[in-house]
Amino acid sequence: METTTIQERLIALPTTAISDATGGHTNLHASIKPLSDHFKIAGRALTVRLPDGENGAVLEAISKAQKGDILVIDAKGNTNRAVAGDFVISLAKGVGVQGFVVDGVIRDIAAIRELDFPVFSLGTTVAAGNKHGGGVLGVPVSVGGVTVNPGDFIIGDIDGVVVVPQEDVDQIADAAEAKVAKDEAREKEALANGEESIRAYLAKVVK
Ligand SMILES: O=C([O-])CC(=O)C(=O)O
Repeated sequence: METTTIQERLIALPTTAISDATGGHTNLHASIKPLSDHFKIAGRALTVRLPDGENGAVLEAISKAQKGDILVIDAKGNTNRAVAGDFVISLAKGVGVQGFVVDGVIRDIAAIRELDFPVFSLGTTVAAGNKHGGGVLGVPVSVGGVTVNPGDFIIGDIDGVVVVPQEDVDQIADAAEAKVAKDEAREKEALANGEESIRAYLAKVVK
């Protein structure tokens, strides 16, 4: 029998159900948004901490990434200097990086949309990042108000980005799958038969 991997389970789950399962404590701030609505990512974090306005260490992270890794980049919320443009994103895509989650901004948006590479960021800018060095990889980072440790699981979609600490991931996936099943049952009950079933449902839950 084929076994389902944790990555397959997470990618099939909406971030909303994972947020319900985690209690919302590890949801990134809503200002970190996908560049395109259809982006969906689930995988392990390769963390990058950048000095303000720098982006040199992003190339080092790309060179060290395993296939499927998500680069989680702490850019200190800087919105003036891009952590990546279409060239850097092409390199990441070419070596199998799954996506970028950035507490900062990117540039060359039209070309990155064409690459169809999932970027979640604070937005865009025109200016390149400085390349004086000084970034670090594989350390705990703060992104969107949440601490992300190397190897934590990151799940992102149109609703936002959620972090699941690696030691909790099986339990959170179980709870999120149970929540999806519960929501489906509720929807079936309430919406199966138009206004009649809606009123019956409301009569049951409104005290
Ligand atoms: O080189 C940079 O800093 C970002 C950039 O423009 C690219 O990746 O195309």
